[in-house]
Amino acid sequence: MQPSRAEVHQRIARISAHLYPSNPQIGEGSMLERANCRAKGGAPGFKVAILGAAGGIGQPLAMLMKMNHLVSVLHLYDVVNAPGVTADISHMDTGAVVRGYLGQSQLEGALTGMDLVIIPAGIPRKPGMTRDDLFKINAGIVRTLCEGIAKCCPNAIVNLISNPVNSTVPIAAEVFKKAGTYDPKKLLGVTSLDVVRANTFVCPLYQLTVNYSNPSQESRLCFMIDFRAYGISLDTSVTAFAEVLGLDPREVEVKPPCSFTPEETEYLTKRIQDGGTEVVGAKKGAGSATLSTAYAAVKFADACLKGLRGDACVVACAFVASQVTELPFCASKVRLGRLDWRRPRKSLLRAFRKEFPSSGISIEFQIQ
Ligand SMILES: NC(=O)c1ccc[n+]([C@@H]2O[C@H](COP(=O)([O-])OP(=O)(O)OC[C@H]3O[C@@H](n4cnc5c(N)ncnc54)[C@H](O)[C@@H]3O)[C@@H](O)[C@H]2O)c1
Ligand SMILES: O=C(O)C[C@H](O)C(=O)O
Repeated sequence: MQPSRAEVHQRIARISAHLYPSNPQIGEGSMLERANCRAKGGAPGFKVAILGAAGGIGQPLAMLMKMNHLVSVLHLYDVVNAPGVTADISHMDTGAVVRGYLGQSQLEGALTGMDLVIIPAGIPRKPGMTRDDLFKINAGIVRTLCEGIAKCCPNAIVNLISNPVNSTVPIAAEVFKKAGTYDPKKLLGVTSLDVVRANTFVCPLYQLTVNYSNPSQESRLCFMIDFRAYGISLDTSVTAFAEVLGLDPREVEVKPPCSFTPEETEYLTKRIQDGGTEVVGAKKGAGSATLSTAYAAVKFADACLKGLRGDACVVACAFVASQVTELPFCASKVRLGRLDWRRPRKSLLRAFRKEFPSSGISIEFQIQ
């Protein structure tokens, strides 16, 4: 005789309780969800929400986050098609439990209890548009979503992708200030696409290879460059490639060390500054960079989760409240996580302090 559904649930719960006696990160959700997650080998991890998950960036981002072993619960929110994307992604045989949320009335459910919220919601550019042209619509979207974050997960780390990043981040900050939940160390504009582009365009000049195969793995070559350092718009973007080229010996494996001719500098500066427009033009009205953005955003989100986990000295670029310029916000290197090692290696610590004395704000996440 076939066991009833309730009996199946009970059996799964019994087996799962036996195999995994405690798993606090997966404390919510139905017994079946928890059991499913554990049966698939799900480890304790973080709860991540993607707002705008059905979009061009949102979908590949959701797929890649589902593959991230640091994620135990993945909430996918959008005003359209969230259930479809959720059903699709939930069939991937990786650990994270996926839940979908559709429309404003479900925003609260999507956000409650989240550790990290990634926001790619908003309209993208079409040919002939600047990022500033997106401001009016995207500012409103970001404002509403951040009001939800302030209410439902005020301690979450926020990774803001929606353009123009140099305006949406200050808007988010104002929303959080108004709600009394603003923590500048937890609000990060995502600029990692520039780093990814820099890696890609620099490599051929030096016959270098980058490990592209796994987005959660660090690239062997990782230039800490940020071309939104002076604002995201082209005319205010960084003017000299070499000036902002910081080489971290632990992340860059370049022998002999890089140096650029003036022609190479000009080529690289322009290529990276114009990278977004190159893709917008090639897509002929069908949007802006989505796949490379998702890849870059996942690398950054992964760095944030590692910081939350307590890893030491995770360094990335982001657009943040600035402590290193007179501007209120600016892109710079940020340290995500602890500075010290659990078992401190003094020479490494000294080298790290020397390398990053004032190169960026130090974001040391509070581990709750
Ligand atoms: N920071 C970066 O490096 C970077 C790179 C590329 C694109 N972007 C920006 O990211 C944004 C998204 O780009 P895309 O190509 O994914 O656009 P898209 O139009 O394909 O997707 C946007 C998604 O947001 C959703 N959305 C709209 N309003 C919403 C709301 N109120 N709540 C939740 N979801 C909402 C839409 O339904 C859609 O699914 C754009 O603003 C784009 O300029 C940033
Ligand atoms: O260029 C855009 O509009 C999207 C993004 O900022 C990019 O650099 O690709």
